[in-house]
Amino acid sequence: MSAPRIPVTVVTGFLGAGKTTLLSNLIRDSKQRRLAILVNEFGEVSIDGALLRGEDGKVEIHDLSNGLVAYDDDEDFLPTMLALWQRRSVIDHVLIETSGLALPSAVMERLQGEALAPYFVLDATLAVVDTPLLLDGGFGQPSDTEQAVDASVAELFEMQLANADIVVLNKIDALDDDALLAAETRVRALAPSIRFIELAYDAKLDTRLTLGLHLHEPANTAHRHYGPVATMPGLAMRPLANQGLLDGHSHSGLGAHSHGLTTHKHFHEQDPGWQSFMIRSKEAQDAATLREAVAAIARSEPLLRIKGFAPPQDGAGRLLVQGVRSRIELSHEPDATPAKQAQLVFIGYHPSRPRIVEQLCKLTGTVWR
Ligand SMILES: Nc1nc2c(ncn2[C@@H]2O[C@H](COP(=O)(O)OP(=O)(O)OP(=O)(O)O)[C@@H](O)[C@H]2O)c(=O)[nH]1
Repeated sequence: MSAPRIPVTVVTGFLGAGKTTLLSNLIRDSKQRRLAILVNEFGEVSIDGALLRGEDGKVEIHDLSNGLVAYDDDEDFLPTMLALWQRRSVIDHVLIETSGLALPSAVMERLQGEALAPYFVLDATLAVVDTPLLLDGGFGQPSDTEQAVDASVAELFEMQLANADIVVLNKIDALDDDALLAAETRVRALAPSIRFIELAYDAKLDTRLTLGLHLHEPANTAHRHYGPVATMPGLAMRPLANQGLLDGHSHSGLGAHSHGLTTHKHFHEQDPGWQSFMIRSKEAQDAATLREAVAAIARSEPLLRIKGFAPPQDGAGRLLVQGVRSRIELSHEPDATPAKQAQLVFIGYHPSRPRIVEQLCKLTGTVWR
């Protein structure tokens, strides 16, 4: 008898939606599953891989350097997956985090192709949504930036949703039920074929709602998608924890289905305006000064995402910088692997690298290049 195929969950979502945070929490909550995680970032250095690696030694993390995982020119994806299959006796489940600027359809197509289909089976595709941003009027930049960016970002976001089985409403900690219902309505309007909407309080999902769903297996028409929802921490008291409410669509006919895969040859592949670059400094940084500097840059440049590490001037470990649009968070992680140098990744639409370097040098009083 041939060995069972390894289930694969694809986690997609726009830049900064919370994919890595959700995965970190999943790793912590699913200790009984031996996970392999492929992390794909639009940038030359994997910040997310480093963050996930901090979680647990039992999980293996693979950084895929190509920001477009499984796209035509990604030469790493196939060998990485086949190597995982060779070690199938120690892997229960594979998770793939796509970069925020990629579509999951490329991975989904490759998994269904003849090279991988005998060994792997798509379990489900999750699209993680920055819910406050969705409610803010969508995925456009503030009004003073170009309309083209608005349209481009909105299009990518909608295509990520359209390819997903499950939409995860994330960053909902401060939202009331009316806001959640409004978000659900908006998601359903954008992606009417979505099967499930799930809520992630504090970027946490129950593993029973996330892994082992078998959504793409033909035999599973009478699927067992949800566990005992009422016992889930954090969800039981909320009106929307009633999956019947969330799940306005029929559950019947959940056999293998075609996703009607949309083309993934677009967005920054065709639009070189989308850029990602790393800026480094060998000097230790004062936390408050660096935060202010990055916040000022985020206000003045067309950036969607800033993340990275820096050695702290005071204390051990590293400073972690997390910026989504103009919201910048900086935390000191004293117990993390120390940062040898400061490395910040900037992702945006026509951002000026020289201007950002100049600002960083001026505002932090340290040398960046
Ligand atoms: N308030 C709040 N913040 C969150 C939540 N989930 C993630 N964040 C924050 O959002 C920022 C981005 O989170 P990530 O998990 O790195 O997002 P990502 O989707 O992996 O980002 P990219 O891979 O760069 O596209 C971080 O500062 C997180 O701490 C949440 O549920 N609530």
